Amino acid sequence: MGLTVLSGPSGVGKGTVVAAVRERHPEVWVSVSATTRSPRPGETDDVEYHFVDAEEFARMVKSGEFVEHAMFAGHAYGTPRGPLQERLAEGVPCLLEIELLGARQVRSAMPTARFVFLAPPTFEELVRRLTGRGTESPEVIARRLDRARIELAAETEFDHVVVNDDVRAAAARLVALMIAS
Ligand SMILES: Nc1nc2c(ncn2[C@@H]2O[C@H](COP(=O)(O)OP(=O)(O)O)[C@@H](O)[C@H]2O)c(=O)[nH]1
Ligand SMILES: Nc1ncnc2c1ncn2[C@@H]1O[C@H](COP(=O)(O)OP(=O)(O)O)[C@@H](O)[C@H]1O
Repeated sequence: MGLTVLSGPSGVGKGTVVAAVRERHPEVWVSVSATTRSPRPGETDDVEYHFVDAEEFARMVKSGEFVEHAMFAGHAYGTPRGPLQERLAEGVPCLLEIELLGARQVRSAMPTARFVFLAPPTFEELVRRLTGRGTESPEVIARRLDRARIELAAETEFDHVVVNDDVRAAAARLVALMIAS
């Protein structure tokens, strides 16, 4: 099954769909990224993310600890190399949930991975989800929607597009793509 990369605009439901995949398929390993953004209420260090400061992140970049890394809405995000390589070597199906610039870096470094874009049913629904989540200020939501327009325009770079209309259906389609090929 190898490596699957899931991308899509902020608020489309990547986290929700990945959680639904894990619930039904505990054999899928989901990478834990490092980020310089602060934890949201309910997020735990080393569970959703490794929360690090900018100095630590820069040190990790310098020592080559990331498969890929990128800035998103003012914060740095990166995929730690070691755990991913170990799981792939063991034959465990691996999933990365990352933004567009990181996905492009993985495409160059690991061209045999499969790349899936999670799309909203409509742009209006994306705005509703991002606003409805209630975790970001209006300024941060505006930055994420600017970025969303860029990400949506890059949909055709991906091997597959899954529309997140219904969470369970989208999770099932993602798993089907992970199993195929
Ligand atoms: N390039 C890259 N992007 C990441 C990584 N981890 C998370 N992201 C992406 O960074 C963006 C912002 O993530 P986050 O702040 O958690 O917001 P959310 O996705 O809207 O919940 C999302 O598009 C994530 O998919 C990573 O390790 N590398
Ligand atoms: N299929 C769906 N239908 C309706 N709401 C959804 C769906 N998928 C996710 N959501 C909601 O949209 C919001 C953003 O989802 P989230 O998983 O945090 O997105 P992302 O990780 O892509 O930023 C959350 O409030 C979530 O409950």
